Order: sequence, then structure tokens, then C-alpha cells
Amino acid sequence: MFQLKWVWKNLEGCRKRYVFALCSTAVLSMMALVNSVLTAQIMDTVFTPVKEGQGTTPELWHRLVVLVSILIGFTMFRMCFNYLSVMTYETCSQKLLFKLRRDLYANMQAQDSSFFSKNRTGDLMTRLTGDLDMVRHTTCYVIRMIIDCVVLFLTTSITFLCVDWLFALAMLAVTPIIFILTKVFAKQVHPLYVDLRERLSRMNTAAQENIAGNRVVKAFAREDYEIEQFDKKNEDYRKANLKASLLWFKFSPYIDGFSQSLSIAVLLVGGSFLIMGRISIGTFALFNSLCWTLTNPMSTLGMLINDLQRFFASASKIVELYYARSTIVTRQDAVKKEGRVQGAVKFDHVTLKRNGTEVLHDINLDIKPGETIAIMGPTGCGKTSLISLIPRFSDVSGGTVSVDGTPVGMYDLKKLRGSVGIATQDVFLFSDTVDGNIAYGDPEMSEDDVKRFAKIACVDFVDKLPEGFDTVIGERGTGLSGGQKQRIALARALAIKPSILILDDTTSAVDMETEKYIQDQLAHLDFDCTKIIVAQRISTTKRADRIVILDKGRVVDVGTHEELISRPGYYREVYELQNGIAGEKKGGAA
Ligand SMILES: Nc1ncnc2c1ncn2[C@@H]1O[C@H](COP(=O)(O)OP(=O)(O)OP(=O)(O)O)[C@@H](O)[C@H]1O
Repeated sequence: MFQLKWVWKNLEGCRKRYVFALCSTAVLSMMALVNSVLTAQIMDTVFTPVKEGQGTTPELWHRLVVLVSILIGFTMFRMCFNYLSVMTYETCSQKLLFKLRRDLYANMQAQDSSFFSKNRTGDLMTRLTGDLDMVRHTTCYVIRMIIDCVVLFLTTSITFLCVDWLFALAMLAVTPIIFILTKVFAKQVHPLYVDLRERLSRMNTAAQENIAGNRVVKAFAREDYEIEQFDKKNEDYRKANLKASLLWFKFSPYIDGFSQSLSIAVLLVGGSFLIMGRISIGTFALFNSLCWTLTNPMSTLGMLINDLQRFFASASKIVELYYARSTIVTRQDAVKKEGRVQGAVKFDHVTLKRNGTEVLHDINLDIKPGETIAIMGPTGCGKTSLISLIPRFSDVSGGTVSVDGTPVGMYDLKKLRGSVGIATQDVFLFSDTVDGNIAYGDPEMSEDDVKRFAKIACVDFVDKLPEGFDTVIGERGTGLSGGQKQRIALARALAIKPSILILDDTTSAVDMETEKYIQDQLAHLDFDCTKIIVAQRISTTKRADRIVILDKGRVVDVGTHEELISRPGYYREVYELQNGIAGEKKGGAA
């Protein structure tokens, strides 16, 4: 039930309107009885006297006209009221959907990287689409129908009991059996819908991964395998859907059968009472015409419970996302920093654990403002992990990372990240223009600035694009090479004029000449900036003020290019390898 409480909480702003809609449904359901009651009145006060030979007096004509006019007027009023009611439900549920989507999206933006590695994209997409729609469907339809069923059933039962208690009891005798059946059904169907929801999410995840990784699939000619894998998930989903539907089909004949038995009871019991003179023809007509108000709620209640269980399964998933809280947030007692960050970075006895394994051990590093630091080391030694601690993509497990003498954990997160320009290893560009991608960090940026940073990052290929800087790139746009994407990512990182620029293998895919040009440009930026460059190429690292060598999560050496090539170690090995010296030496020795 917490799911319903949560929906109520989120209806803030339109709760009064929603309560009005709920009440209007109850009133409309009660009104449904009035037509039958008026018809019974016409039968007993107009038709019966005529049939009993009293003739057609003007009084009877007058009574008929009045009652039929009331009937027409009432029906018109009910139609208008119903329209108002349905519109209120629709506006409230759409508003709720909009708010939830916005809140969920905002909350997702606040999550850290561990959240995204724990949750599959397809699952998150299911929550934002199908699950949310189930919440909307429940607030605007399922709840309305449940109220309609309950009120209709209760008012009809009370009316029947007031008119003829014995006839009413004969009709209501089967209802407890139907309620027990629907309760058992609800209990059995709930786990099926939780499972169904999970399978749908798995299928969506498979589809999403396949679309994202379609190049890999094609490169390995694994289309048939992928189709087979998707088919399995699709089949799983189909089976789960069928299982839930079959459960309903197992119960529905009994529920329908018992509901329909009411019509037979009306004919049998009502007919007998009519013959015995216990009830009038009007009373019989009333019971007969209102029979549906008892059968309908009972037969539709099962379907509504079906929907309600789907809602509970979907809402639980959304609530989980809604209340997910990142541990990487701005602290209440965060230090207010005015002005530009100078760019001093200090790692003080830093350790970092990932999934319980320590990947960085006792890192000590003091980087001065404006310094250029290169980080080098074998694959998996912790380079990306190390730099991700500066903008707090991850938090340290021990020790402190400080920027300008203040631990990064004490910064306002926006201030900290706004001072760090980062071009990551996996370049991601948005489906936007080149201009939009470069100015991503500052949408107000002038066209001249965009061009200036594009020049620094050597985005010279833009002239060859069909619409220059206005060419849409990314997923739905013009294709770019790996090196071209890297250069746009670099321009994007530079465009915010960061105090600390972090480049994680950003120029690995560009040619040597372009790289040299970019290095020259980076050395002469017109703003103060500390540069931390993760690279594997000696051509990239050799200009750095200091080069830090990492191995198995530890700093094993620090020095300038000259210092490091003058002593044995990882750097000299890479240097010799990349300059063909190792081969020459070996050749000479042979
Ligand atoms: N999200 C994660 N969850 C668990 N372990 C991780 C995660 N990210 C990285 N690791 C592990 O942390 C270690 C360091 O990874 P990291 O990406 O920092 O290395 P790297 O030096 O940047 O590697 P590369 O040169 O290949 O980019 C590796 O052993 C890696 O398997």
C-alpha cells in the first residue's frame, strides 16, 4: 500500500481536484441508479393504473411527462458531470506523470557512477516509460473504476434491501463467494506481475544494448546469435504474460458464472414473488434493470485487481528510483568558495576501494597550480580511478584529495565540477550540432569562443562537414572518426576554461602531427590551468612538468621526461619501445 501513499504524496498541487474527481465518481455511480428508480416509478404510477383499467386520465399524462422530463434532464446532467469528472482525472494524472518524470529524471542526474553500474539502462528506461504509464493508468482509470464498482455495488445492495430485503438477500447470496475468489486471485497474481515486470526490463535491456552495440554485433557477424538471445527474452516475457493471463482465465469463468447467476435469481425469485403478489411489476423491473450494477462490479473487479497488481509491481520499481540517494552530494557544511579555483591538487595518503578491492594504495601527490602532470602506467593500474577522484566521480576510501587546500568533499559539487574540465576515455557526444556539443558546459558561449576552442583542439575538419558548426553529430547525426570525436570532446572540456583540465587518453586516436599541434596549443592557453594528462604516448607525456608512473594502484616513480629516461623503469621501457630503441639494442647485442 505504500505505493498508493507515495502517489498521494506526489499529487500535491492537485490533491483537491483529485478528491473532487474521486467524489464525483461516487456520486455518478449513485446516480446510475436513479434512471432505474424513475423507470420503476413510471411503471408503478402510470402504466399499472392504465393496465388495471383506470383509463388514461390527464393526471396520468401529466405524471408521465413530468417523470420523463426529469429522466431526460437527469441524464443530460449526468453526462455533463461525467465529462467534468473524467477530464479532472485526466488532468490530474497527466500532471502527476509530468511531475514524476521530471523528479525521477532529476534524481537520476544526481546519482553517482556506482548507481549507473548497478542499474541496467533498459531497466531505467522501463521505469521512465512503461512503469510510469502504469501509474498514470491507475490514477486516472483503475482507481476510478474501483470506486465506481464499490459504490455501485453498495448503493444497489442498500436500495434492494430497502425495497425488498428477502429478494435482495436472495440476490446477494453469491457475492461472498465472488469476493473470496477475487481475493485468492489477487494473492496469486501479484508475484506473477513482479516477475513479468522483471522480464520486460530484461528484454528492454537486451534491445537497448543491442542497438548501442550494433557495430560490434555486425563486426563479429553475431546477428543470428543476438536474435536468438533476444528471442529467448521475448519468449520469457511472452510466457510470463501468458501465465498471468491464464491465471485470470482460470478464475474468470467462476467469477463470471456466479455473477451471471444473479440474472437467473432475478427471474426465478423475482418471478415467484411477482406471482405471489409480494412485489409489484415496478419492483421487479427495478431489480431486473439494476441487476447489472451487481454483476458488473463483481466481474470487473478481477480485471481491476489485475491492473492494480501491475501497478504495485511498477510503482515499487519507480519508488526505488525515486528515493535512490547518491552518497556523492554537496555537504551541508560545504565551504563557500568565491572566485576562480587556482588549481592546486593534493593527494594525501589516498586509497580507493572498488567492490571491496583496493585499486589505489596510499597515493601521495602534490600538484601545483598551472603545472602539467602526465600519468602513465600499464592497463588497469588505476589511472582513470585516480583522476576520477578530483571531480568526485568517486569518493576516496581513505586519505584526502584536496583542491586549493580544501578537501574535495567539502566543496559545493557544482563549484568543484565547474572548475574541472574533463575529456574522458570513452568519448560521448550528444545528438546535437558541433557548436552545441562544444558549448555544452556554457550554452551562452559566443560563436567566436566556440571557434576559438575548436581551433585549439584542432577541430579543423568542421569545414568539410555539410553544415559546418551547425552539422548535427552524435547518434542521429553525421558520423565522425574516433580522432574527430576526441577533438570535439577536448574542445568541450576546454570551453569551460577550467582551472583543472583532465585529459584521459584524449588524443590517443589522433595522428602525431595533430597531437603535436594540440600540445602546442595546450601549452599556450590564455587562462590559468593545471593539466593532468593520462597518456600512453611518450610524445604526449614528454612535455609535462612531471610524469607520474602508476603500477598496480601505487605511484612507483615521478620525474621529468629526462629524469625518467635516464633510469631503468617502466617509462624508459615504453620510451625505448616507442622509439624502436629496444629492438635496435637487441639487434646490436645479437
Ligand atoms: N566500476 C568499477 N567497479 C569495479 N572495479 C573497477 C571499476 N572501475 C575500475 N575498476 C578496477 O579498478 C582497477 C583500475 O581501473 P582503472 O580504469 O582506473 O585503470 P586504468 O589504469 O585507467 O586502465 P586503462 O589504462 O585500461 O584505462 C582495475 O583493476 C579495474 O578492473
